[in-house]
Amino acid sequence: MKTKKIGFIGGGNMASSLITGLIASGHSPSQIWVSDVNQDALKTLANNLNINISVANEAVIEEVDVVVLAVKPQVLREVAENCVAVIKNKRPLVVSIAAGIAQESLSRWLGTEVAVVRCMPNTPSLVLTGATGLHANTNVDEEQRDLAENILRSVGVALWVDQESELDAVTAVSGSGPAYYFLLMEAMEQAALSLGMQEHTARLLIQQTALGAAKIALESNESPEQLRKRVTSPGGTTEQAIEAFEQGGFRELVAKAVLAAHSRSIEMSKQLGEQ
Ligand SMILES: NC(=O)C1=CN([C@@H]2O[C@H](COP(=O)(O)OP(=O)(O)OC[C@H]3O[C@@H](n4cnc5c(N)ncnc54)[C@H](OP(=O)(O)O)[C@@H]3O)[C@@H](O)[C@H]2O)C=CC1
Ligand SMILES: O=C(O)[C@@H]1CCC=N1
Repeated sequence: MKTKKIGFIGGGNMASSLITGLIASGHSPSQIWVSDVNQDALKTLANNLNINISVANEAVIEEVDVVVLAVKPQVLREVAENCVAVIKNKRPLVVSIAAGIAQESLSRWLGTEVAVVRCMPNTPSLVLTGATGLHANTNVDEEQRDLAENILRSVGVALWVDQESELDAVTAVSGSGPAYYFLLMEAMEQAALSLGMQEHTARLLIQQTALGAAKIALESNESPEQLRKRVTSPGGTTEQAIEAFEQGGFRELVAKAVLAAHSRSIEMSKQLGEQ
């Protein structure tokens, strides 16, 4: 995998997270290309990461074995259609990370014979703790499947889903998920400040607590419910906080939020696919 040349079309938040993670996991920067309309963003990527850059998407595709489509979903059709000729000629594996863009739309824009892996990564790929769901179309062979999986596994965990529709749920749970935890961190920090805690103290305690909770959940055989109960001493402080969360409709609110992200992913597939 480390000898394969990987090109990113779009060098924004998610692409730079993946590229930084790939390099940290041992992928050579000389094997990575990125194109973007934003020349300043490209220069920053080249200066920081020593990768190859171009303002021409087609020029990047000419160079590589795998093309990662990493532009916003709203511009993907235009980008794809402008690259059809070079993709048909070069036949790279195409990996789309765009939320809410269906395999069917990608095939319509790029040609039905193109091998496409659709996946949903997340920004913790930057620090090699990403979580990605993948789905391959029927043109993808075993070697290409392994290649896509290895790329995403080098920056975290990567799991195949059987049905493409499951990617809408992956998007709502782990794709958008880091933002939910950051929101909880923001809210906890505000609460800590209102108790008179110094900002830097609050931030570090909250960050380390999130890391500790995630680590113990990953390393333990116990469920989140069991782990929660281990913190909750009868008649103690946690019990009061949990009761306040439950009375405030925390579970229903989380369900509503995840459902809203899921619905938006489905809605985007319809809206952007019908353009
Ligand atoms: N951010 C996240 O957490 C996640 C994002 N994704 C998906 O990743 C994709 C990228 O998201 P994100 O990185 O957040 O978005 P960004 O806007 O940060 O990055 C997209 C980049 O593409 C550039 N761009 C726009 N038009 C073109 C073009 N025609 N050719 C080449 N580059 C172009 C943009 O430039 P400019 O800004 O000047 O328009 C921008 O630099 C999306 O499809 C999103 O659904 C998936 C999982 C998680
Ligand atoms: O918000 C979004 O649409 C993208 C997809 C998942 C995370 N960010």
